[in-house]
Amino acid sequence: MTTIAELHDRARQRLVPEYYDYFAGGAADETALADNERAFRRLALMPRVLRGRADRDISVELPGARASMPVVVAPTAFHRLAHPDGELATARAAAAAGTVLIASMAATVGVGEMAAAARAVDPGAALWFQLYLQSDTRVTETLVRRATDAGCSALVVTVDSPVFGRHERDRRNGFADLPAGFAAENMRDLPGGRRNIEMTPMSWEHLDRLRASTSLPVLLKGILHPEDAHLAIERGADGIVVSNHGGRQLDAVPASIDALPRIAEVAGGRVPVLLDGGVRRGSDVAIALALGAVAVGVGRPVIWGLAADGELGVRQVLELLREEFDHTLALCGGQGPADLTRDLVTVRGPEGGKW
Ligand SMILES: Cc1cc2nc3c(=O)[nH]c(=O)nc-3n(C[C@H](O)[C@H](O)[C@H](O)COP(=O)(O)O)c2cc1C
Ligand SMILES: CCCCCCC(=O)C(=O)O
Repeated sequence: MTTIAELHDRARQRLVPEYYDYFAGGAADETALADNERAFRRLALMPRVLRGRADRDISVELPGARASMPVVVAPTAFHRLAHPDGELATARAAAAAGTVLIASMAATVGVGEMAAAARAVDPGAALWFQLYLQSDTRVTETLVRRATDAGCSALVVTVDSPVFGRHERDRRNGFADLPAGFAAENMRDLPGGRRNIEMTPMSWEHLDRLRASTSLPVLLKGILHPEDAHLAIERGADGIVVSNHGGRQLDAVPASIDALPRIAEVAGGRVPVLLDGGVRRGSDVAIALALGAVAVGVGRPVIWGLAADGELGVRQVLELLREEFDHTLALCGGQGPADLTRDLVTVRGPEGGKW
């Protein structure tokens, strides 16, 4: 397999059709889902010449972790529907790649087991834990404790989901819950006996409470409005993930990459800004970095790798992105991520674009 698109094709052939639709689908008309990838194709890089170096270093410093490349694994649910090894395979592959795995609260393997699998590959493997704040604060606290005990080095609070998105493929397929034999393992034995993940409206005050209850860095995932980026930084967030949830929440939103420049401007280097949504090529990673991201997350590509070939498939996805990104950097005359600056990005077409 030489591209993520080929791994996607293989995954499509291997997956149960209802599960494929769950992973591949977006909300409503899937406009944002499609636009996430299309928006990268509307942009182009303006390489610099006669200044490249052969000794490139593509590693990046992130909250609580150093990653070997500016690509991390975005949190996605239910990996055991893609492959029997599920999140264990994903955790091993991310550790082998030397990058951060953001463990989903809705994982079908508990965060402790994921951490153990990752650390068997690399004792220094970095995991972050993704969290939907729960209205019962005891549940949230228990989940944070489990993530902390597992050695997670940051929390990623998903803030774009006051309600679940309209996943119309799932409605058509009657896919409403995990099938028998699978469970959201982080949700076992919680105070109040709750087993299901609640998506419910939360406020900045809930976030303040979380911040006060943990010493881990807290990043907010799902920010698109520059004013929310401003508020997040004011309220002490340690990082922002610009994301439209892979087009799975509100469909009438911009592509993540189109929202990035204004948020990066607001952040002004005070906190790291990450981006996810539509990243399929190393050149997409380079464009996102040039527009102000310190790293990107990949969601579906990891699932395609997992479904195609388990741990090896995920490794392949991460190594393809590493190789393609490094190649793009070389062709742009860069030595490291910091050489990817905003002036290198233009809008396709004869006029070019002004950012
Ligand atoms: C099948 C699937 C499950 C997801 N589950 C979660 C989740 O549990 N928590 C979360 O914050 N985001 C979740 N996301 C969103 C991803 O973290 C990420 O924002 C998105 O996948 C990025 O877009 P991409 O798939 O184009 O890379 C999920 C996305 C997909 C496709
Ligand atoms: C109520 C189940 C929550 C699973 C969340 C997974 C998710 O975020 C997604 O986009 O799917």
